[in-house]
Amino acid sequence: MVKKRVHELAKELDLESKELIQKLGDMGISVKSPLSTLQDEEVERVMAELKDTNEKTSPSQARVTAPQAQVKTDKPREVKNNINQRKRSPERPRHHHDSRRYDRGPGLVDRVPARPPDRRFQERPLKVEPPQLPRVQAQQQAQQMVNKGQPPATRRTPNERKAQVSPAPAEISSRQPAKARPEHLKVPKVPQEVKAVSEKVRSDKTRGEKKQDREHTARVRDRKELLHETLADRKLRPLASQKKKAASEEPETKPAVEKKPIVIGEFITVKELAEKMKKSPAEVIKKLMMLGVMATINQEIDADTATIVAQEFGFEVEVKVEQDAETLYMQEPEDDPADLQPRPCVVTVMGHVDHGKTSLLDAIRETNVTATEAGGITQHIGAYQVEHNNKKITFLDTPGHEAFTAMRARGAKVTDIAILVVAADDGVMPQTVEAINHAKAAGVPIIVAINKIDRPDANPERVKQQLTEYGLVAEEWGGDTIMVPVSAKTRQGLEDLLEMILLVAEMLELKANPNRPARGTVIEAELDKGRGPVATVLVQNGTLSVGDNLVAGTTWARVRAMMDYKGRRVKKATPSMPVEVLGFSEVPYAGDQFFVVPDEKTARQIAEKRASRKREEEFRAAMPRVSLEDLFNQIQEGQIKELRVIIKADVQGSAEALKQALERLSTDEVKVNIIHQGVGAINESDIMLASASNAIIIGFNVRPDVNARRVGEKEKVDIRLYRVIYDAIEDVKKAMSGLLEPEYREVILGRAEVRKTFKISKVGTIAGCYVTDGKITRDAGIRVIRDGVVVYEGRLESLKRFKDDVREVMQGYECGLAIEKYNEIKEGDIIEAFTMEAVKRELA
Ligand SMILES: Nc1nc2c(ncn2[C@@H]2O[C@H](COP(=O)(O)OP(=O)(O)OP(=O)(O)O)[C@@H](O)[C@H]2O)c(=O)[nH]1
Repeated sequence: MVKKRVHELAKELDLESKELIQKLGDMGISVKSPLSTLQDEEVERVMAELKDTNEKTSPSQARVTAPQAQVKTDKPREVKNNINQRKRSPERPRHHHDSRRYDRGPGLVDRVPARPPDRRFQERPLKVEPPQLPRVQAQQQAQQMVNKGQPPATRRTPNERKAQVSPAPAEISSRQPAKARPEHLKVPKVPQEVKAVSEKVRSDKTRGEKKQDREHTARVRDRKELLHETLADRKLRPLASQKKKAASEEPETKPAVEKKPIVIGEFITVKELAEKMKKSPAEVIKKLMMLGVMATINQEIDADTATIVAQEFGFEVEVKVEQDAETLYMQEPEDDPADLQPRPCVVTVMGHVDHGKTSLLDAIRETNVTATEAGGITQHIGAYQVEHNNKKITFLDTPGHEAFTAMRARGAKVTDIAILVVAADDGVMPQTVEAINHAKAAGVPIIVAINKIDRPDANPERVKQQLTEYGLVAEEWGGDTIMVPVSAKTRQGLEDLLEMILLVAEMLELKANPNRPARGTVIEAELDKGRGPVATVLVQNGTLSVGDNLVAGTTWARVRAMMDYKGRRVKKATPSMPVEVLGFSEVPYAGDQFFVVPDEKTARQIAEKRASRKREEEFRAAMPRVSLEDLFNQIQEGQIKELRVIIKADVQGSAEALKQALERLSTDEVKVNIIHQGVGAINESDIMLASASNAIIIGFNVRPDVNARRVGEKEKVDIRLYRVIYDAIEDVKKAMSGLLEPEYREVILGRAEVRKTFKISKVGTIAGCYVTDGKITRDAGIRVIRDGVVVYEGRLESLKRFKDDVREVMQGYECGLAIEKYNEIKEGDIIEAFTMEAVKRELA
């Protein structure tokens, strides 16, 4: 006799596979998954058991089953309620199922993404069904049934099951008022400008804020402890506590206003803090001094210090950290489990080229895309839904796992189940393995579709065998991977495949809250000549409506129109529904995640801010910065085919000579391209040019000015300074052949400006200088720079402050100096002090 699989028996008995598994467990029959087989006697036992149960409840059962035809069409909710009541029955030992479920070794359920083991069965009885009837009405009906004495139904008819299916989007929309948007779908209004969270929002602080609050409180506590230690040291603590005591003894003398919390930002000036507390700045400064903090009236103190001071004055403090609109709306709201409703699963088809992904999808949705595709290659991705057994399945037609992973790399997690298509005649191929790894990395359950079984050379067993090497072991071989033999051509096995998808989906218990602003992912997007930017998006949570404003990546949209996968206009898109959206400002990218915001202005602002941030990042990270030290590696890695150089020299002749010498260094591998040459100091515009064109700068007898140095450091531009042309050429040559091994690097210590010169006989010229930045040290190397050009390089003869010899002079001080063997120093010259620092050599 033929053995029966659990799901087949469940079907015969009009039970969900899960319910049957539960029942079997109660009877002590252990099964792994809906695909497990049952022995004949086990089947008989189940039948007998169910018969028993039916008989026990027969008198009233008859009443329930007889008018089923009526029940299923008219009052699905009543039946459902009964089922729920039955499930809630206390005599069902839940823990028993749990332990069995998890101790049983590998089974289908074990692949369900991690969730607390005891939640699944706990939650189920509490499951709130789609709002087929208003809740109150449903409760009344349930109550009526109880009053009538109808016992809970023990079995379900197919139509009762239907009652559990989530309502079609159209149904939902028809149930909602046509114009007025439900209150819960409205996004709370938030002032436009980037602003502190208003007091009103205080009550429903976001998690991030709460965390910040906690951290702030902890910091204040630490700081307080520290300060109090300081106070104790200074014997000031008694004073502070005495004051506090005095304050607590006569609270009524305090003005009522002190009880009101004061609101501050991350920083506040002493003056502002005083004003907020209606105290004089002197009092605040005094208090700060007592706490060991010296601050002037206009000085900013941080929130932690301000909190301590305010508390000393008896004020509560509330720190409001600026939170911009983007952060506010990007945060995914937490859903109340009661608001969650089942959603269709989202399926991605993957597999090796030509194994039949497109054909399979075609066969499933009964159209034929392959014929219209150039060369039969999948050229774009789409998404569509099919319905099987009254349940929807969303298919993403990706051209393979690359797109799937590209999306994942962008943070988009859209797929619930991966279908791995393997041609039965071809077997496991390189891209099959890649697809397996990509799906596994994403933690997505895999169902294998062994395709092309109509082919005479098809060998499904070989495919199963090959797949075991990659950890996919078929159910019938004792593993936990569902493998369905199919033929996209003859449509054989397609029903089974869909059945299995629904089975896995059922185990995943996919849910979403349709009653909140939508968020989801852009699946594909293009610029349509007639319609402008068009994007196919997948709604993953909430409901997207025409007229909604959304942000997707760096673009935004006011949803002008939406089309479902069949091209029909729709007004709303519910969870797991793919729709084409019109109204984008620009074409978004596939993988961009979108979220709805309250108005167009906010959408535009967030998108523009993101776009400018992205431009900045791109500008910085456009290319790896070229540098002589790393040049050889970059050439080797093929990152650089051309060494771009900017030359700045003291005279035109030197610049030209350097240019020609460097250009002659060009090889087949890398060409030296002088993109700019000029005379004079290296300035900011040279740096910007180098940064934008990924060039290095060679300075010959010139220096970068202060701005250029600062920007150069920020932009990480390699600036090389030489006083001998030969050295410059040698360095570039060595760098190109990987032989450049810098041993010393120049470190600029500081600069001084020559304000006055004195000629003293027998001593030479003394320069009266003012140190503008850093420091000048006695033993440093020095350069004399005139109009950005190095006129002399040498050492100091003497360095004095007034009449005393000193070792160094810091920024902001004056000094007198004389330079060894150089008396041509002039007013306005810049003296640069530098040292040579040894560069650590890294071991190869
Ligand atoms: N005999 C037979 N041929 C099939 C079956 N499924 C697909 N084919 C053929 O296999 C070839 C490749 O099918 P596609 O659906 O384009 O394969 P694909 O995996 O989508 O390929 P790419 O889009 O290039 O990645 C086509 O010529 C199909 O007609 C099948 O079940 N049986």
